[in-house]
Amino acid sequence: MADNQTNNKTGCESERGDLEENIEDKEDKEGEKEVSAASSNPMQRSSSRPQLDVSRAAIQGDFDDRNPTILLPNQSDDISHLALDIGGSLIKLVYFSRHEENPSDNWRKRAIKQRFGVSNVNRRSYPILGGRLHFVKFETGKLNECLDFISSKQLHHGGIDSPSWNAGIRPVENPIIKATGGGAYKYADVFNERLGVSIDKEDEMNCLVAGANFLLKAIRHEAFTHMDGQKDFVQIDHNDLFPYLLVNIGSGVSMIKVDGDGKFERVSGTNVGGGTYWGLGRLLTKCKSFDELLELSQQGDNSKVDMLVGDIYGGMDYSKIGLSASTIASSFGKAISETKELSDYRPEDISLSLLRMISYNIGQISYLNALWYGLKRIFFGGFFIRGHAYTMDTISFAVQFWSKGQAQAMFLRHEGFLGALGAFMSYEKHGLDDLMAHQLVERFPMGAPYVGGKIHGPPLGDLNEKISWMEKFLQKGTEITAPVPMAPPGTTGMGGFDRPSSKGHMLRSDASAALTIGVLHLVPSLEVFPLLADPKTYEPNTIDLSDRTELEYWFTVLSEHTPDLVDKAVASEGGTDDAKRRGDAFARALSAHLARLIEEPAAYGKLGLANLLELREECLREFQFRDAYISIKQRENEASLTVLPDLLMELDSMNEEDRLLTLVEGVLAANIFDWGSRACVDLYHKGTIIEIYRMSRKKMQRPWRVDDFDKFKERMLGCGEKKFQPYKKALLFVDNSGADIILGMLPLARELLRQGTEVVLVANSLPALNDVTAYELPEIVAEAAKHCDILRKSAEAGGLLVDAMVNAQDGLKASSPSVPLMVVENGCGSPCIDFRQVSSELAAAAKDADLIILEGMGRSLHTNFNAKFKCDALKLAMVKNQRLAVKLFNGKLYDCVCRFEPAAQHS
Ligand SMILES: Nc1ncnc2c1ncn2[C@@H]1O[C@H](COP(=O)(O)OP(=O)(O)OP(=O)(O)O)[C@@H](O)[C@H]1O
Ligand SMILES: CC(C)(CO)[C@@H](O)C(=O)NCCC(=O)O
Ligand SMILES: [Mn+2]
Repeated sequence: MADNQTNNKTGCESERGDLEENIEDKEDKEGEKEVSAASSNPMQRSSSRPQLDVSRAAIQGDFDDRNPTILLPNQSDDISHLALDIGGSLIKLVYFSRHEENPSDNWRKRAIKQRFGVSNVNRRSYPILGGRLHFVKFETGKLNECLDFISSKQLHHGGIDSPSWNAGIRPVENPIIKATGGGAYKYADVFNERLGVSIDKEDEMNCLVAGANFLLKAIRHEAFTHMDGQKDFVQIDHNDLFPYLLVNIGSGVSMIKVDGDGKFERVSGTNVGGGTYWGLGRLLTKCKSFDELLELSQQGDNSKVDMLVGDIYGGMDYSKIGLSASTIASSFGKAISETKELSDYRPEDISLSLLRMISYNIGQISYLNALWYGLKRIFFGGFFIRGHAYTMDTISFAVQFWSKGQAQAMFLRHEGFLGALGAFMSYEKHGLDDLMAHQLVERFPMGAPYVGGKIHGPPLGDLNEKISWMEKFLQKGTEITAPVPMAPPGTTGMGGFDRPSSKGHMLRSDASAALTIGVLHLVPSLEVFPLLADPKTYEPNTIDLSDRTELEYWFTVLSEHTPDLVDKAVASEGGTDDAKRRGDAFARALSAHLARLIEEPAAYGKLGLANLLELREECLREFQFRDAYISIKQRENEASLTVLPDLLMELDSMNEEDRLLTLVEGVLAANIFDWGSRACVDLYHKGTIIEIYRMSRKKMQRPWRVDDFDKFKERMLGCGEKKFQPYKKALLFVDNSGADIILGMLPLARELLRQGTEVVLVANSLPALNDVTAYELPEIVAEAAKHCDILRKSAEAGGLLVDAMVNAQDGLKASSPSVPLMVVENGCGSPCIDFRQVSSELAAAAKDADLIILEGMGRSLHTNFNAKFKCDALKLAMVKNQRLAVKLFNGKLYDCVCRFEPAAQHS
């Protein structure tokens, strides 16, 4: 079935590259491979890496290809994909699965490359390859499960999607795998016998530090504080990271003073750690799993087991030394009672008492070390923490209390994977060591093996499996669809610590760790948009979703929109039974994600509206809906193209001033066509596209809610004597298909071209709602160019028209008199844009731009409404959401925004 899906791919889609392909499963991958072999998709892989081992190199696909894939089975890079941390309790696995490299450069990209010279974009001498970092864990006692997993995915041979595996070439004889932790020594022979691999042992402390440093530098919202149930992400300044204390709470606890990359000292440790909690807890409560033990603690009352200050002082505080009656005076102190046996204590109470004892103790020792070494920041890692609110609060409380607020406890989202990541980083030359935050995109696939809650980590492979899991899941119950929020524990101050409220009686299953850390997609070609005035303080989201009512509102909007979206998505895939099944699974997956996030908004890192909107698109892609609005987009494009000639004629009959106003009005009016907006979807039932467009045009009345048109006009046309040079180059960030692009943005682009301004249309790399994509634009421009000389000549000059492109390459059209019109992709598959992560071709195109126009709600209101740029910026949008209108400027539905901001002054 998966094969059918992939076989439906059109040539156009195969050009979408890195961001598109999301579903990783064996069958699917193989299906895709077949397709690419059949259609001879030329792919470039590691051919420009240094020190290649080219022995037994083979060419994949058709030998006539100009850029055939060269497989290098002996190239050691192919196996630098798996690293392990084998600890006393758990085995942690980090593995890298490679993306298909962007298939052959299509002509649009070649044109971009020729003009902007987009190469070597990362300023490194060789390109690093795109791919994904996965995080998986197993119990050390179940080493066999781990070996089976590695073997089933062929991770020791570079993974089932590796070139050598797929080409059926016998892989490297004795692959080497980096591993750290005690088990790297203890189990080296087992690995050799079972998998035929050699373990390359890496120092454990070294790896912990390397992993922590990598995470703190490369992942934007990795570190957070956790106090009184409240999680707050901490923006770490890379230049002010060291020194810090790293406390890794595994079975045992290591405390490491970190002064820099590779500069550290293990200053302390304690044998009272995670193993102690789980070991003692198991003996005392008969729990069968760590999670069961932790879950018990949530209903515990430790005062039944612990001796409190109040127990000793007859119910009173010992305020003279700052101890409240509820402070634990002696953990397990009540168990000295001669009249009670173990069976007289509730397991819940024992578990909580133990958890508090150990967390508090670790917090206290950490503080003492921080004090001794003069360190203000303490990062806690290790799987003992388990993302558990109470544990983190206890540790934070201890640090805060003892240091009188001088030291701060912080936690890491990838808590238990520091060592494994460090081991992974220790492979030479994979180029990941200097990765930047903007090259990593975290995604949350809905495929973790929740089944039974026992297997830890790996995403469900097969789409089919994924769907049946979703189906099973809904029957099974409530874990995600009706989550019980974790109740924040209360503190009483003065060293006292209330027991956690018994409301929070459910611990999220450990398997849902996949819903806490996602897969890290490495997209080496992403860059920070060079025209951002201040990338450091840039925040894409306008609306703060940490406001609970705001969050709930947008969740409702998304939930209510889902049924219609599913209809469209299913129809876009032919409405088959398979499509229906996938549609159903998509809806469940999305609602599961939403439920998870409403329960804990910060579960996936800092949450903004842009993330939510992108999550929806990612979910669609995960269930192989490639373009839900494809037929709607086509229909609207056709309808709009028929109106275009009349519109252009009308515009040409106007004077410059009227024309500019009409053009901007036109953009605003045509921005009404937005399938992401409830108000607009309702409108669609009321008339044809053209009728709605005319109606919308008629309603345009200035002043708009935000109306800087006169300022823009002055800059464009001058004022009286004052004249300006026309803009040199404008980047137009376009939004929707149909009227929006064809009757709105294209005519505006044409006006700029007419004035001698070079125009770059910037569009999505992947579909999102009814947004036009960079892959659809050339055809649209070509159609529009049939009605317009300016567009035709500029499109030719920009290499946008295929025939013209061929000529240009032959050098026949050396000098075209027209300014070029180009199309670049933005690197996103979302209705919003985060300027910290854009495609390298956009970054290159932006270099000498002096005007950017952001169009549409997603790009200019939800995100970037407050963004400042180094060049002039025009933000144009019609507000199709009443709440947003009220929130932003006390406005109304269908208000228009025309915000013109001259280049930000920068020092
Ligand atoms: N599913 C689980 N099974 C067992 N322990 C778990 C689980 N989840 C969390 N833990 C806790 O995490 C601890 C192990 O953490 P971690 O994996 O960081 O250490 P380790 O590498 O196994 O130990 P060490 O570094 O001391 O050798 C356990 O002792 C337990 O307290
Ligand atoms: C022995 C290690 C380093 C193994 O990971 C860890 O379990 C640990 O730091 N234990 C604490 C030993 C101590 O310093 O008391
Ligand atoms: Mn460890």
